[in-house]
Amino acid sequence: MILPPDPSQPRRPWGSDQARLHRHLLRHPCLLPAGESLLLAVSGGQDSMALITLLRDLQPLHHWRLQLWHGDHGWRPDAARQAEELLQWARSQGLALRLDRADPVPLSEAEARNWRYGCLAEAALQWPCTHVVTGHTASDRAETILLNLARGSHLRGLASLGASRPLGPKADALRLVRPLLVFDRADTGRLCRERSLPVWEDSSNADLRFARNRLRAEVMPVLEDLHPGASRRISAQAERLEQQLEAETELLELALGALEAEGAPGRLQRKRLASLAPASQRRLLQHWLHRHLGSDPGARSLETLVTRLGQGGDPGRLDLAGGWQLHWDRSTLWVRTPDALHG
Ligand SMILES: Nc1ncnc2c1ncn2[C@@H]1O[C@H](COP(=O)(O)OP(=O)(O)OP(=O)(O)O)[C@@H](O)[C@H]1O
Repeated sequence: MILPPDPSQPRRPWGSDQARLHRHLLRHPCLLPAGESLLLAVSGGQDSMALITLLRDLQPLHHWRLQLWHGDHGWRPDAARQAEELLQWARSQGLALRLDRADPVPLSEAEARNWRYGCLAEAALQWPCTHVVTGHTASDRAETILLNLARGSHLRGLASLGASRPLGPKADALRLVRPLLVFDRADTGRLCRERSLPVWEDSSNADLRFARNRLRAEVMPVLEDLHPGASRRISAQAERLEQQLEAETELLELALGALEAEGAPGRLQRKRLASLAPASQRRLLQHWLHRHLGSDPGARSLETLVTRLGQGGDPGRLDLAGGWQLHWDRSTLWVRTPDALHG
């Protein structure tokens, strides 16, 4: 149900964009719960300017407290001036903005991202607040998926850039939320124009040496032209995949429980496992070993393992990464820790 704006609150524009975001938040009440303090990460680009605007429009209905954060990477000569202009604009809107400057200047995109999320986690702790919010849109998510697909990423990589994830060491204390995944870049650009919002362009976005920029400039327009709404559909597909992977994890846990050897906790029944389809065996063993090793055992180890387990009832052993070992006899299989081997 979409509630009309509350007449007792200051009037804010109410159009199809506000209705879409409001509906999305009602459908997913854990994303940005009413009354929470939200820290908005704003680069000054069109997505983050649309984010500020939409959340302010919906604020009277959700009663959030909003604070802005901007990180100046010091990458461009005009970055400090842009940060100062953004600060002035926020003040003119009655919004509090915290500005952090990177020192030393990050040397890569990955370093910059780590620095940003580190600062955001610290600022969230000090304010304090429970949700950090970014302006990622369906276009960002679709680009990430296509890049990961082209690089040969695992299924998990295709479900990346989800609507919400823990941020920082305490999983339940702070969440990073991306509420604008129901919009694409054309939507945020239109909203900025309609509302005459200032937008601070990042000149490096035009540099076609970066894979993402090239995909954004040369591939996405073709897909959107062929199938209008392509970015949003690709992003929605990733959302469904993420949910399927979550469901699969629960089912794997149930199946592993059923495969556990009686009277020998931590061991799996060899015959029962080997009676399953090879693809099911590989997936179950991957999940089980990941639980022990804390990392993926690798496709080749799994392939070898399934082949050897299916060959008669001979006992055997497979050496895994980090000194771990998998052992099996006629009836069960079990993992030996590196400590047990040296002890
Ligand atoms: N320097 C920064 N300071 C604060 N937040 C940032 C900064 N850079 C990125 N972000 C946050 O991360 C989100 C994604 O950033 P990214 O640069 O990948 O996308 P973008 O499409 O350029 O977004 P925008 O149009 O808002 O700049 C932004 O919407 C913003 O919420």
